[in-house]
Amino acid sequence: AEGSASGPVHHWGQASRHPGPLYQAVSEEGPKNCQTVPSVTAHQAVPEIQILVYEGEMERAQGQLEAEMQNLEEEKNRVIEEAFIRAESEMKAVHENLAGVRMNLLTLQPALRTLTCDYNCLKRQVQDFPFMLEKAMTEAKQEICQVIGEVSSANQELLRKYKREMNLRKKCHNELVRLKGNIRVFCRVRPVCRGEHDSAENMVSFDPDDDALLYLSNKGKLMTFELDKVFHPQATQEGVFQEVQSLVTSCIDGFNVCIFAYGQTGSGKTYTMEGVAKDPGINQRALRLLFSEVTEKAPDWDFKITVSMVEIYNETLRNLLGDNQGEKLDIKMNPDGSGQLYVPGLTEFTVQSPEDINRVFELGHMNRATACTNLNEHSSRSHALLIITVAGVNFSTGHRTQGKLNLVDLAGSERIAKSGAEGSRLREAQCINKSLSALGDVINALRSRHSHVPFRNSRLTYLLSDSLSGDSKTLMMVQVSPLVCNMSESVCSLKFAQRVRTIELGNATRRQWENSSTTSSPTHDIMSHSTSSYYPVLTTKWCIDFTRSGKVMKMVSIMDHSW
Ligand SMILES: Nc1ncnc2c1ncn2[C@@H]1O[C@H](COP(=O)(O)OP(=O)(O)OP(=O)(O)O)[C@@H](O)[C@H]1O
Repeated sequence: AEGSASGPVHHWGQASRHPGPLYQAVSEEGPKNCQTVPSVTAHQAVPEIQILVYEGEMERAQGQLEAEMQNLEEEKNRVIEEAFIRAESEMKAVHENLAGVRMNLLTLQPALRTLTCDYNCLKRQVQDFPFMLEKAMTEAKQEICQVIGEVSSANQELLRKYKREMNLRKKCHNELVRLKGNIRVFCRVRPVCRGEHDSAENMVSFDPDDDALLYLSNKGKLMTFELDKVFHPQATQEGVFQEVQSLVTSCIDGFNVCIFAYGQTGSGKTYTMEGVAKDPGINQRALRLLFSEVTEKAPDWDFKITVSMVEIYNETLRNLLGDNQGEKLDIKMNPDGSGQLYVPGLTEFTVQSPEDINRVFELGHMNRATACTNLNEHSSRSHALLIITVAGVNFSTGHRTQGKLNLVDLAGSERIAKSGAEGSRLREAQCINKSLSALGDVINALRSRHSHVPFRNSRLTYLLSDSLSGDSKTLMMVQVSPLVCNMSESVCSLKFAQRVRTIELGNATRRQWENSSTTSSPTHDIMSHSTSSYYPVLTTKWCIDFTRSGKVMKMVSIMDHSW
């Protein structure tokens, strides 16, 4: 290959461009050889020498080349060896890494398996989650319901116990009231009537667990009133009567009972006492109940129920069942020395059938209306009293009882300044206020246990004196309007009612007498002097003559009667 045209040319070319050791040897030795060769022969011998030189040079160069190649070979082998060693160590490192990775892989595999397992498990759980959630929720709901049920039954039990305690407390309170002879005070809140526009909803509130409490929200303040019983606006006439009927019937046993309705004008006093034709109030219901009770006792007892009706208008007492409406009655001390009051000329009507009850009320209503142009206005300004007396004699024992029931519809308390009354209205208002303030004075004197109680300061208090002074069961029905515009009057009425509630009249006593002769026939006319004189002592007894249709035609005096 070195003998080929391209090989040496290439080397030479290289040599000419880069003067290497061969070129240097030729150029250094050339002139030396030229000096040693004669000029003619030298001219011929030059090429051979040159060739020789060149050959020598070539051999030398070859030798060098070979040496270089040897070097290069060695270098190459060394490099290869080094690369091999390096590659080997790298390989080793790689192997080691690989082994590490393998190890890692081996250790990771179980973790991976666990993870896979966990993942599958989680996946299953996620799939099952809605069902589990639903199940858990159902169970939780059941548990909650069970707990609520348990709490509610515990609550019911507590409520039952609480109510029992409340009833017990009430019984004890009633017993205490009975023993002390406290005046009982009930309160009735009337509903908002049609046409009344008032933000009444929040003014009066009630306690759902205690029917003796009433709350009034007055100018942002909550006032609490404790009474014996509070009737809310939805209370029915029947419901109200149920609460007073035991008091009513106790007059059959010989007790004196007085129920009076108190409150401002328009608060519902007349509605509670008289009621309306379709839904009568305490008056009619009381008379009917007494009548049915004494009828039931008829086999053993002979009872007589008598009724009187009076009104006090401008301090004048009028007989509402009498035939002379112009006549003014008087209240007098019984001359028999018993200390009892009586009203000479007051008509007493004996009730013998349920129809008589209707007739009595009809007559009283008619007589009241004849004396005035506007009955409603008139009745607002007068006190109306229904006086029922029940006297009984036991057939077998001769035992006698006499009880009296005063049912009073007071005139409405009115603020003169507020109502702006003038003329006759002013006089009426002054009379009402005078009698109501006399009632207040009596109440205060009774509360403070004064030795003197000013009963005589008005016709009303004088007439009610036996109901307000011991041995009587007295109930005040304080009427409250639910309207905000009546707030100050409602507060006044309730404060008055609370004062009344603290009065102790003493233990009520029965009016009864044992008859020594059990064989004597029963009579209401024969009573011993000490016990028989009892208000009202009647001087005239009237019977009402009815037509077939039941209308009142005239009053007929049938006898004079005095106990
Ligand atoms: N509980 C009630 N349910 C339905 N309406 C009632 C009730 N209480 C009162 N009212 C009505 O309220 C109005 C006033 O009642 P009522 O005449 O009885 O008041 P009053 O206190 O007697 O008034 P006054 O003192 O002027 O006689 C009437 O129209 C009556 O029908």
